[in-house]
Amino acid sequence: MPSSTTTHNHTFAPLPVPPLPEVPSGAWRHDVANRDLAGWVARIALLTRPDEVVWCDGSEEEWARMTARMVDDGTLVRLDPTLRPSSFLARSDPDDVARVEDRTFVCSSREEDAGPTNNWRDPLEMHAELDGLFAGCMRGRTLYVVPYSMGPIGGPISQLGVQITDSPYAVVSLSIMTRAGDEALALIGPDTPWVAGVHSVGFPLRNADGTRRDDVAWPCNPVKFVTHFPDENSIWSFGSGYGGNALLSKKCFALRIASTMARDQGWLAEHMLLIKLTGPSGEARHVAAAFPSACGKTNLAMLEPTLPRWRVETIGDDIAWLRPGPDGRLYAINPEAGFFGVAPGTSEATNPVAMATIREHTIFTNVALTDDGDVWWEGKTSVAPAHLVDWRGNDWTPSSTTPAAHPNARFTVPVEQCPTLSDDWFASDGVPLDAIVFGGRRATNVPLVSEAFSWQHGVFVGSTISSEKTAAQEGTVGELRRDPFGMLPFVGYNMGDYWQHWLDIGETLGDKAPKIFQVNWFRKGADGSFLWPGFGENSRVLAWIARRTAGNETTVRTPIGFVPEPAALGARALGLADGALEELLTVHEEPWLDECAQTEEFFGRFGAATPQALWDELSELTERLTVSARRRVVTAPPRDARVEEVDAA
Ligand SMILES: Nc1nc2c(ncn2[C@@H]2O[C@H](COP(=O)(O)OP(=O)(O)OP(=O)(O)O)[C@@H](O)[C@H]2O)c(=O)[nH]1
Ligand SMILES: O=C([O-])CC(=O)C(=O)O
Ligand SMILES: [Mn+2]
Repeated sequence: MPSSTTTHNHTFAPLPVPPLPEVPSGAWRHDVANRDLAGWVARIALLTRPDEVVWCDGSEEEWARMTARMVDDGTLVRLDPTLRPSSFLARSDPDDVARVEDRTFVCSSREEDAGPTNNWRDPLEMHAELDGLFAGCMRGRTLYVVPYSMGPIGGPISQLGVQITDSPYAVVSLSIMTRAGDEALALIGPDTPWVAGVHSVGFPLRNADGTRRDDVAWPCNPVKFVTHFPDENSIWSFGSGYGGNALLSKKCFALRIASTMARDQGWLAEHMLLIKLTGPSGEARHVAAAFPSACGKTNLAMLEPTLPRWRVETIGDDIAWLRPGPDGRLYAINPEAGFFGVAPGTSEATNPVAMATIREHTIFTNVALTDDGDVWWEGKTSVAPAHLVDWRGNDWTPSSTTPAAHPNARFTVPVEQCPTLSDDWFASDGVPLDAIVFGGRRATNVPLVSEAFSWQHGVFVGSTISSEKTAAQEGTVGELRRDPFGMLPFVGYNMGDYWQHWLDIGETLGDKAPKIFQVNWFRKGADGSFLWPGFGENSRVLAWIARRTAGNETTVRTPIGFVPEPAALGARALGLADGALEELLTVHEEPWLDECAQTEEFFGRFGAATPQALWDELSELTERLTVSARRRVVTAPPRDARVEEVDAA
């Protein structure tokens, strides 16, 4: 008998089989064509232990039912229907008011793929930790399944996602921010790819031993995780109910995960608004612009030009997906279906289009409540109401020392309510881009507008964007930070590789590439006030950009790019302070050379991932600034001490 068939005399005690957990009701759906999706929902339900599972259909009836339930629960306040129909106010936990960048993780299998600007965790370790956190985290709650499409249903640039969440606030927000419900679910066939998102506020209502606790208006957890698994196209988010942390379609999918898909598939996922711009000639231009959070995207997307016979039509205000089209040009869509806009500062004077958009069917978060059941925030009117309930739910009067609305208070509203919505919003193939604009919030240095010398120089400009911190992220407001492409917190892979990807796209586009510009609405004078009136007057800058895309117009060549001749903006009529316009368009070499030194240090952080082409651009810029500075000094009055320095050099 061959030894391999020897029988052993061991007797194995059977392993104790744990009792099978009861499957939450509704977890298993037979009619879902994609079995991976059906199985995934059931598995997450077994892990998180909700009382029931509800698949959301995206209907009006669902909106009415869920908002009514949240009003009963105290999560939402119904605003006066005569003043603000079908609209609601949510007040968040005071510690859950913005994206949590230090709790945001990119869990690629290799650490170098996350790069130095992302928090990285090993995917297996992270999954193990998350499984621990999510185990039983939905006890006593409902698990909602929200299928959605990013981009027009079935469009060639569109992508599908499914979010699981135990937050009804997230469900109704997603129903505004995405094309959510049955139509999206129907598109997820047996082999269709989709991005999986698991979200929990991390506040179970029952413990494993059956003891209960009461719900609160805004459940969340001091422990927060916003985690991305780019190798498996999945997102897990725990502990927060707020915007970019909880609506996984937005920053998590449409930027972090989509940027990795875009890297692999030859397109771009960007933090950009998208507009159609039409001038007196009737010719339309499409412009995409990337600014960091709370730096003016929504305002520019909804701009009402002060320049006669110019029109801005809105396509998107926060995210754009860009893909080379069959004719070799770069096409863009807005993958979202709603605006999640900053409320403070929004008024009939600054953004009347936004004010008209949010007249009804809007969810407001962390704004103040007026005595007649409407909303208010700083800047909405020049005089504050005599009494309000502030965003924390406390009485507020104009003599209060804290703001009535949180600085990052937001409105959530369907794109289609925007009165300046462009027909192009419905174009599922996207719109061909003529110009790409980068910007930030800079009190000094950066001119009102400049045009890059080339695509490569434009990529350099994008990679060097810096901005003063705002309330949209946790941290110190006002501090200057590097925010390449407005994407620092949103690139789902190594930032250096992302720059190379932009250069590669430029190679693909060749002479069909859009022109690249940089703008800065926020330059300040010596007295600390803005030099440029901004908002509707930004149409003067847009008009210059449009004319430049047509190749018209003489410009001034500076070391950092082409700037307009001061007269080109027609800004004399604005009655700006003496010298303000000149200052807005001036490049001061010395602080710019300081900035080059900082850029060198910044590029160094990415090691070998920083493309050589960007190092070349940096040395050419440094050279142009040095030559220009020397010229300026040499032509200065002879007794200037600096002349001697230069001559001696
Ligand atoms: N001075 C000045 N302020 C502006 C201008 N445009 C926007 N702002 C202010 O900048 C803040 C943010 O503007 P938004 O348009 O909401 O910024 P965003 O880029 O859409 O922000 P996110 O939604 O966080 O990505 C608001 O307080 C605006 O009032 C401008 O042209 N000049
Ligand atoms: O994601 C959010 O919470 C809001 C937003 O648009 C941004 O911060 O850019
Ligand atoms: Mn944004």
